[in-house]
Amino acid sequence: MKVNSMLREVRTEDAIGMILSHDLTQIIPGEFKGRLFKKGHVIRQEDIPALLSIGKEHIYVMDLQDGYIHEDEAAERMAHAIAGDRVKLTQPHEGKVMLKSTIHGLAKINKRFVDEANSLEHIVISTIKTNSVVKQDQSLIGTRVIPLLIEEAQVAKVEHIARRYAELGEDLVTVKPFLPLRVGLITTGSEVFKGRITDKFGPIVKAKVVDLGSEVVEQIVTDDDSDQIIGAIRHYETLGVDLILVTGGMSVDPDDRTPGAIRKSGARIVSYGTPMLPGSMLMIGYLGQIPIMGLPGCVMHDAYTSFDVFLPRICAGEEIVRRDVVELGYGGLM
Ligand SMILES: Nc1nc2c(c(=O)[nH]1)N[C@H]1C(S)=C(S)[C@@H](COP(=O)(O)OP(=O)(O)OC[C@H]3O[C@@H](n4cnc5c(N)ncnc54)[C@H](O)[C@@H]3O)O[C@H]1N2
Ligand code: MOO
Repeated sequence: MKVNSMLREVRTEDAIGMILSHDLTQIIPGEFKGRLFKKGHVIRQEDIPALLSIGKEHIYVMDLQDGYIHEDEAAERMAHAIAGDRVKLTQPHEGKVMLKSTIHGLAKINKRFVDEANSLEHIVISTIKTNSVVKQDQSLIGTRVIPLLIEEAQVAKVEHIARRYAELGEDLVTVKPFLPLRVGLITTGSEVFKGRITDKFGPIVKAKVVDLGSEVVEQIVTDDDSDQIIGAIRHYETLGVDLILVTGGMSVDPDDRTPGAIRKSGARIVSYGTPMLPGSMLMIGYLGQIPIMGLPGCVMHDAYTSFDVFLPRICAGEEIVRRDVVELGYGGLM
């Protein structure tokens, strides 16, 4: 194999200036076990005693033939070519470089680019899914190549593809910060309005909003009454909130007034019904520029619903379109 032919055994004393072909481990019982020298390290005069002390009188070195680069360099070059705003790189470790988020935000990962790069032989670009909510320091992508030494041209191909996307103005991996939205909350339901039960929906929605760096500025509780719900929507419109959330009354009972009220308020409906379970009865629309969502009962009950898909995107300033809703069906059964 080509790669092996570039590995060569040499006497340690003769290895000065040569490249170590793999990590070398030192073990001092009870004290230390770990990497003494890193693969790719260029051996210096002062390293010789340490190498001899771990029993290495001979070592494998790599002859980097013209046109070949080490896996660490390959991983780093690909990571540099990919990384966008609010993304940082780790040092290579075992031939792998990680791209991590520098903030809490919404990960944007270009699937078309990732698919194109991964169809090249020996290239590994492994990512989380786009539109995931990430914490600061959370990993977004790992880059690696399969052989220890790889043709430089192969890595250049990845860089070339990355440049092509950049020229089209497409990001490859970025993290969008969340905007501090002012949210108006409307809680519908005769059972809450008339005090028969205490509101459990409000606190759950508020916590989700706060988690994304926004706040619920006001909560209005209404009966199952279209005019009351529309009145509350108007109030928030006048107040100029950034997002209106209406809970309950989203399904098929005669008292389920929320979808009708959102429509009557004049909102442009993007979708009523979302092909995701749970969260199928969600409504999403826009009242002028203000996003408005009708949240079904399951949002109170299930940890992850269609609301948890769209809320982070809205908090990151994205507009939700019909296609976003349609695409939720495939893989949307939780
Ligand atoms: N025949 C059908 N039945 C149901 C359908 C359907 O399509 N056909 N959809 C189901 C889905 S999906 C959901 S989700 C639920 C509930 O949807 P709603 O938004 O209409 O929920 P409500 O009827 O208003 O309430 C359900 C349940 O939750 C309690 N609730 C509501 N708000 C609060 C609150 N603020 N605090 C505490 N508890 C609250 C309410 O009292 C009810 O017990 O419908 C399925 N059924
Ligand atoms: O809106 Mo319902 O969740 O599909 O439970």
